[in-house]
Amino acid sequence: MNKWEMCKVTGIILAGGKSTRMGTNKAFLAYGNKSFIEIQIDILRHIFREIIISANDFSLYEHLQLPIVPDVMPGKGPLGGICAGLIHSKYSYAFVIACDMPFINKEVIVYMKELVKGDNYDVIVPHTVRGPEPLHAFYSKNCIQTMQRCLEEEDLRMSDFLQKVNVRHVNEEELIKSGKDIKSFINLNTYREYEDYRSECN
Ligand SMILES: Nc1nc2c(ncn2[C@@H]2O[C@H](COP(=O)(O)OP(=O)(O)OP(=O)(O)O)[C@@H](O)[C@H]2O)c(=O)[nH]1
Repeated sequence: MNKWEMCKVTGIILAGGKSTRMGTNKAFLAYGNKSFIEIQIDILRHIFREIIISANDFSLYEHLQLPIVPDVMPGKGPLGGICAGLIHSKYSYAFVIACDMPFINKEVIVYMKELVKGDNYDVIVPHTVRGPEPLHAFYSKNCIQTMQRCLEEEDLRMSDFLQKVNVRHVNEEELIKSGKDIKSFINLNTYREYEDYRSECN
């Protein structure tokens, strides 16, 4: 295992949403004999030394035996969860992933992690045809102040936040060229999307 294989970055799983469109907690949707969040933990464990769950209902996640961090300002959406996760992270960078991304792929994360080494960026975010994927991205603790300001000003859009910090964009083409599976960025919001996903995988 090389020294970056278990580098000093925290993995943050965002699981503090309402899952209104899905109608059931997305973190616990099943694929095979595991839930989405268990699939993610199994992968992140092999990359990061610390994993924390960003959520507000502790009782749902206690059995996973990982630290759970509540939002500093609840009800502000993913930006609030990321900010709280970063504040509690042991390390100066964190990889953030939404709990509704079951196609999580170790190679994609490790590729992006290599870009953290330069230490010049506040955020490292992939870009697909849908635009930036800020819920599958690396964040520096340098972001905390700007995030807090956005939260206080109710400026909660991730795209607005990204314009206020120093961002390294990782284009889809760059990932495809290096043979990475960009399915990693797909998230599932509705039961229909979940059903399609399951039938595709069978
Ligand atoms: N910690 C935290 N995470 C959140 C919050 N809102 C959303 N998330 C997480 O961010 C990711 C994307 O969430 P969304 O799909 O935008 O929102 P959602 O509330 O999960 O789902 P909908 O109610 O259908 O919009 C998911 O992993 C959510 O668990 C929040 O207020 N706090």
